[in-house]
This record gives sequence, C-alpha cells and structure tokens, in this order.
Amino acid sequence: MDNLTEAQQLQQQQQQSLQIDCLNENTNSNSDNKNSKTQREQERGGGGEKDMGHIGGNSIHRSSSRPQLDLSGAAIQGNFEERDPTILLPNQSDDISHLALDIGGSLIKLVYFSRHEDRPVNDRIKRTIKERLGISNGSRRSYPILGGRLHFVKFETTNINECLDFISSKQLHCGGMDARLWHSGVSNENAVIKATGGGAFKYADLFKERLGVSIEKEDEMNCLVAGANFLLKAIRHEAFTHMEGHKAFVQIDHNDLFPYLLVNIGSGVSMIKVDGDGKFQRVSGTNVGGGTYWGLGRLLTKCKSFDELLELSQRGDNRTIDMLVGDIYGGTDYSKIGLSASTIASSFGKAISENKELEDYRPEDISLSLLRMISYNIGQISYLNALRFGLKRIFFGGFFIRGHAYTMDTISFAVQFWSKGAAQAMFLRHEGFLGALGAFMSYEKHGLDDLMVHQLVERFPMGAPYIGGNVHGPPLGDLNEKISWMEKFILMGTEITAPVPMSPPGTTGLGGFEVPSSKGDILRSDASKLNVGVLHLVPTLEVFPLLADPKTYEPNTIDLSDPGELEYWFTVLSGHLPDLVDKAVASEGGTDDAKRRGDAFARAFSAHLARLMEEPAAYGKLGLANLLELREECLREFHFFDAYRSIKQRENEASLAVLPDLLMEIDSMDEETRLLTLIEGVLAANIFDWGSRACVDLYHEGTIIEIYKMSRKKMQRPWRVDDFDAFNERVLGSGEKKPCQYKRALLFVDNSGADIVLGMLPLARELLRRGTEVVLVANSLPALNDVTAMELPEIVAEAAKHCDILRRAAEAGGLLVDAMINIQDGTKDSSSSLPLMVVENGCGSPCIDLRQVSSELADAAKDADLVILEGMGRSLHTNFNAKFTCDALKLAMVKNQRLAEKLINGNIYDCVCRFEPAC
Ligand SMILES: Nc1ncnc2c1ncn2[C@@H]1O[C@H](COP(=O)(O)OP(=O)(O)O)[C@@H](O)[C@H]1O
Ligand SMILES: CC(C)(COP(=O)(O)O)[C@@H](O)C(=O)NCCC(=O)O
Ligand SMILES: [Mn+2]
Repeated sequence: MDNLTEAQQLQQQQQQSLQIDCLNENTNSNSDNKNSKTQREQERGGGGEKDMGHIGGNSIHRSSSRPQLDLSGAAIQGNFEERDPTILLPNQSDDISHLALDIGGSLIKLVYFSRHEDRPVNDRIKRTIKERLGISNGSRRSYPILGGRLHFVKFETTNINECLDFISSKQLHCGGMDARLWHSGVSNENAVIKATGGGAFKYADLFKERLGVSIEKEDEMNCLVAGANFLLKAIRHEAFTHMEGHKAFVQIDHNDLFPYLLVNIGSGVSMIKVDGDGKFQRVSGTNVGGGTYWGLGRLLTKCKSFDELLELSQRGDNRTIDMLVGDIYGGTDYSKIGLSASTIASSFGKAISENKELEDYRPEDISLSLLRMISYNIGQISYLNALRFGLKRIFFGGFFIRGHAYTMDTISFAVQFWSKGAAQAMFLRHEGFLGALGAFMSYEKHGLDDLMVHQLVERFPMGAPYIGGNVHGPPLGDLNEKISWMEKFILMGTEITAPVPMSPPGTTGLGGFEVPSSKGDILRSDASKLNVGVLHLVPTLEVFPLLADPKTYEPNTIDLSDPGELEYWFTVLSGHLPDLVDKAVASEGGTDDAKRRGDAFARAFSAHLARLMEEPAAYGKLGLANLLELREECLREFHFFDAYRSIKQRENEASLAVLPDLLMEIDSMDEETRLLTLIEGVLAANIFDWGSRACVDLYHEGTIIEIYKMSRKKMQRPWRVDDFDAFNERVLGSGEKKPCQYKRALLFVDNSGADIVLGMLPLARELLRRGTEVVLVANSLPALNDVTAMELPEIVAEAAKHCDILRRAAEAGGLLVDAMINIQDGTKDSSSSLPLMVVENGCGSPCIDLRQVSSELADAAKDADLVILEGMGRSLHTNFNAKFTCDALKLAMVKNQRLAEKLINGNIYDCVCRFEPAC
C-alpha cells in the first residue's frame, strides 16, 4: 500500500472522468423520447446496461405479470375473409395463464396464474460452469411446473359484471385453452374455466355469453380441501393462532398434518374432517354463518357494506342488548358451573324484556352482539365436531373471518373454552381463497400440487391492495397506472399511508366475554388490506444442501415481532428513504419520469412500513431480512433495477486501480501474516456499504482509498468475535495438526468496489493458491451496492489482468471469454489450474435465506467443504446462527451501533470473524 498517493491521483482522475460520463448520460437520457426509454428498460430487463457475459440473473423473474405471447410465425388459419379468423401461434408452446373461480353466495374469488417468460441466459458461460461443477446435461433436473405468479382477487357476487370486466381486460380467459386456438377477436369457442361454488352452475350461461368460455364445474368440498392442503403444505407462514389479540404463526409439520377439521365460514358454514389429500368427509355444517351476520346485520343496522358493519362492531357494547349471566343472577357469577357474571347467557336476550324498539339500540351494539353470537356458535359447533372425531386441530377459513382480530379471538375463545384447552383454533392467511385455489389445482397439466415450500416466494407489490382486496376502478395494468394510483392515494388522504390500528392486544379481555377495547374506530378498508400477496412460483429454487438442519433453520437473527426492534428498524429504513430515492432517480438519469417513479416508490415503501408497524405479522412472520428485501422488491416494482449502478462502477474502477499494489504487498508476506492480512482486508473493506447510515456519512470525509486505508489501519485484534486462530490452524495446521486442504470453497460475496476487489478476491486467490476450487456466490439481482453474479465476470477479468493466479483460475472456471472459446475448441488444457467460478445465489436482497437458493448454487454446494459468508446482511442479519455440515467462516464489520450492542456486546465498526468447524 505504499503507492497510495499515486493511486489516489488515479482515482481522482477516474472520478472526474466519471462525472463527465454521468453528465453525458443525463443529457442523453433527457433527450430520449419516452417510448424508446421504456423499450430500453424492457430490453434491459432489470440487469446492468450492458451484458457482461453473465451466467445467471434468471432465477428471479422480472417481467410484468401480463401474459406473454410468442407471436413469431403467427399465421391466419382458414378463410382470410372471416371477421375474426383463427390465428395460429406455432411457437407459443405453453399455456400462458390459468384462471379458476369460486363463485359463492356472497363473494367471487378468483385465482389466476401468469407466466413470466424465461429470459435467455448466457448459455456458454453457464454450460462451462456446469461442466466444471460436474453437472452433466443428463442429470439436469426437469421442472414439471412452470415458473410464474399466482394472484388472488375477490369481488362481490352481486357485482359479477365487474368480475367479468376484470377477466376480460386481463384476457385471463384466453390462457386456459390451447394457444393455437387463440382468436384475434378473443372469442374462445373451446376455452374452459374451472369453477366451483354454486355460482359455477348459476352463472355458467353468463360466462358463455360475455366471455365465450365454458365453465367446468368442480366439487366445492373437494376444492376447499385441496386448497387448504396446498396452503398448509406449500406456504411457510400460512396458519396462525389468534388469542387475546396475539397472532402467532404455526409451523406445520407436513408429515403430521392429518387429520384435522376444516371449518369454512362463508355465507354458510361447512365442517370437513380431512384425513389426507382427497380424503375427507363433510361431517357437519351450520346455516348460521357469514351470510347470517351480514344479512341480519344489514337489516338491523342499515349498513351499506360488510366492512361498515364490522367496523361498527368495534365500537359496540353488547351488554346493552345481550342478556348476561349477571343480569339473571343479580350481578353475581354462577360460579358453581363456571359461569362469570359477564358471560353471555342469551344473545339479544335483553331485547325481550325491555320496552324498546330497534331504533332504541345503537347499531354498534347490535353489530357486536350479532358478531359474537355467530362466532361463538361456530366455534362451539366446531369444537363439538372435533370432539366427535378426536381431532385436535381446527383450521378456520372463509371470508367471514376477514382477518378481523376480534372475530378470530372470539372463535379461538370458544374453542379454548369448550375444549378446556385441548383443541386449538387456527386461521389461514388465504382464508377465503381455499375453494378457488382448489379449483385451480384441478387443472391437471400444471403440476402445481408438486410444488414445495422452497419453490414459492410471496411478494407484496403495491398492486396487492387491489389484488388482495376489492377491485376499485379499472385494473392496474401497467406501471403508469400504478404510479397514478399511488399519487391518488396521497391525494385522497390517509387511507393507505397512515397506520390504522386494528383491535390491540387483549381484544376479548377477561375470559373473552368483555367488550372489544379497540382503539381504532375504523376498520382498515379492504383496499389497503395487503395480507395476501402474489405467490411467485420459482421451480428452480432449492434448499441449500449444506444446512445442518433445514427444518429448524431460521434465517433472521432479528425478529421484528418485538415492537422495540420493529420501531428501531422502521425508523432506520424511513431515514434512509430520501437518500435512496435520490440515488434511484439519478440512476435513471434524473428524468421527470424517474422522479415520478421515485416519489411513487417512496410512497409505496412508506405505506408498507406503516402497514407493518401497525400489524407486523400482516405479511407472514417478519424479520429484518424481509424488510430489507421488501425495499429492493419495491424499487424493482417501480422499475428501479439498479439504483447504485454508477456508485458500484466508480468504486470498482477505483479499487481495481490499487489492486496490483495490494497483491504485491500480500505476496511479499509469509504464509501466516498473509492469511491474517487477507482476513483483515475482507473485514476492513466491508466498510463500503451504502446501506448503512453511518458509513454513508463517513464517505463524505474521504475518497474510497483513504477510507479503505483508514479502515485497515484501525483493524486491531482481537476483534470483537475473533476465531481467526482456529481458522488459521485449520488452514495452515499446527504442530500435530495437519493443514486442511479444502476441496471447494463457496464465498458468499457482498459489496462491490473495495469489498469485492480488495477484500474477497485476494482471499479467493489465496484459497486457489492453496489448492482449493473457489466459487464466488453473488446476488442474482442488484441490491444496494452489492455485486451481482452478472457483474462479477467482468470484475474478475479486470483483476486477472494483473494476476496470473486469478487469470488461470478464471480461465479454468470459464469466466474469461477467450478462454471459453478455447475450452470449447478443446485446444487449451486448463486442467492445470483450479477453477474460479461464479454462481448466482437466486436472490436480490442484502440478506440471504438459505432455504431458497438457485439450483446452480445448490449444485455447487454439493462438493464444497468450506462456506464463507461475508457482510452484515448475509452473516449477521441472517445466518448468524446458521449451522452447516461443513466448515463455515462468517466475516463482517458491524456498521450499526445498536446491532453491535445487541449481537456482540460491542460497538459500531467492530468486527466479527466467526469460525465454525463442521458439525
Ligand atoms: N366485502 C364483503 N362483502 C360481502 N361479504 C363479505 C365481505 N367480506 C367478508 N364478507 C363475509 O364473508 C362471507 C362470504 O364468505 P365466502 O368465504 O366468500 O363465502 P361464499 O363462498 O359463500 O361467498 C359473507 O357472508 C360475509 O360474512
Ligand atoms: C443493508 C445492510 C444489511 C448491508 O450491509 P452489508 O451486508 O453490505 O454488510 C446494512 O447496511 C444495514 O443493516 N443497514 C441498515 C442499518 C444502518 O443504517 O445503520
Ligand atoms: Mn452489502
């Protein structure tokens, strides 16, 4: 590091020239016309500006949810004179989407699937890496399921025309048929839609008339069971308990799911004993259900909507209308049989003894009395049926529940009370969509029932309030509509952005018979009800094979169900927002369009944060990793595909310029000093993190190289967590102990710039030199300033210009283009060098959930005996407690004071070097 002054000069020159480049970019972007810009965005598909010969970038799909048609080779079939001739699409190989419906007495539930097109990958690089990893084409997995997304929408049955318009506007009815029969005029003689519920019979003709499609009817009970079984097996945080205002997710063991009682509370109620897939019996039901509450409630209160009725109940006091035990017993308990004075003896019972008319009762009180009457009754009958068949678990579905805390508490109380705690009530996040999902599963060809939990990723795009709730206005077709929608919400006021508290903990109070003590006087409207997201089906995702115990693995170190933690991280992420928006807008040339998208992004992300503050479990179990990923997803939703692009480029160049000096310095050291210097270098360079407030403030105080130098200087051992000696002994041996010759190391890399170039690459080089194959594992999609798998080959190629070890390894790993041509020609023998490879990890977040990684990474892991996780996101926020079946090294600088205090009892900028030998 002696030549730093020279290097600094070089860096300054580079920064100057970069500034000029940026100016040019701005000018160009400004002069772009809007259409060509949009087209460019689509072509770019979320990646960097130029294709750097990436090997991946495909496990996460970025296309919009619109069905993609392959129109190449399209030809008119038959008579050209016809008004709507059939168009043949010979290259449209698969169905483009599916749609299934559950048309109930009250609501129409719609589940539809949209395929995302598979973008072509750089096959050549991918093939070489696969050869290197020993994956022959013969042993390639076959994925029976198509990648795509499942969307959930509901409409009121009385508004069936809105539903038909929705289907028609999205062309959903065209997907379920053979695409060869697709008509230009969208008339679908042979198209069939699967549907269940009574409306499948009642409205079949209307569907034929309006959409030209036939309804194929599926048995309702069959569908409910298929939907529930699918959800309980495939979705990680589907089921939860809800007691006294407290929601807790339940981890269902797939091998111990059956038997259970399924209670579907729709207009009426069905109780089904489920013994297995397709094995069930409808054992009971009751006609006192959701329709009763809504119907009677409407008559008695004159409410205009179900939500209004439910909202009223939150301000009600049922004691004015219900006859309580105390009313009969002169204010005392009937303790002999265990009834307290506040127990409801007779719902609506007071109405008989008083000389009052309907108008004399508050609608609020009527609504609450009715809600409690019906919920207790259902809870009680459910328990009796569970008892009849010896069932311990009862799952409640149907839209009567509507995610309403008080309803769930009441049902739970009834089950708990009557079973004396022996049976448990559980609820489902996709409560009302069981039947529709089941109908969807009945399409034979998509093989959805084979899906495993790790192949599903649930996302909550801002389309979700509209997708998960009632449809207000026309469908949000494109980005522009989505942005206007965000803008409208702000104009309309607080509906989505402001947290509206639902019933707080302790809703049912003592014994579940008290008045709900809800603070919030408005029920969150369906339009902002985001707890059903879009399910992304990604068949290529796998569980990381080196996890010691995937069943108990929990990626998050920080659990945000702790209100203190949630508030802290909420404040941190809100604080980052203005700066992030600036970066994002600048990355898109600072155009007016980018500014508008930036605003919409900020609103959308703030709305998510507000929603989660209000109800942390709304999107399933919430950890810090989910919040950080949500931010990245939200950026992508508003078409910011790489907000830190220019920062990354600038830092890569500056770091590459000083790499030769660093390598020279390292090479002059003896083995032991070298290893320590390299680990120190990784920790020091991890300071380049644009996701940390403290670090970003630091960057105002010096150039990258100055900060890097300062950071290295401050490296004082022992680090706060310091297992270096153990690692050193493992690698170099000591006394009796022989050095360990690792066969293959997986290096989970973090940031661009100094972090990768001056930290991780030199470490990789040392491992190669010591006879270890190295696989650099990087993000599939950009997140903050993290380096991506797509960007790495070019960085490695640049570094390889200065280093023979890296060059030969990169050639052997197929990372250098000329070398690949040689390998393919068979003219070059690269077997003399161990390969340096790059694989994508399957994610686009600063953290990593090792239950869902790319199939390439899973393949690469099979022969690996060392895992190195680098950075705060990958080794502290997530995986700090993860155990592996091979040796693991976790390296990070802690760039947040609170985390340092909590996790390692230390301070900001302390370092973690945790070595965990194979377990
Ligand atoms: N927006 C809504 N409009 C009407 N009913 C609703 C609404 N949200 C929840 N509900 C409740 O959900 C019940 C319908 O539940 P659902 O599972 O869809 O059954 P069904 O298939 O019989 O329509 C209604 O009777 C009512 O109690
Ligand atoms: C987003 C990050 C996890 C990235 O850290 P990295 O993995 O790059 O070390 C980290 O910067 C972070 O937790 N930031 C938020 C906390 C803060 O600003 O202090
Ligand atoms: Mn990072």
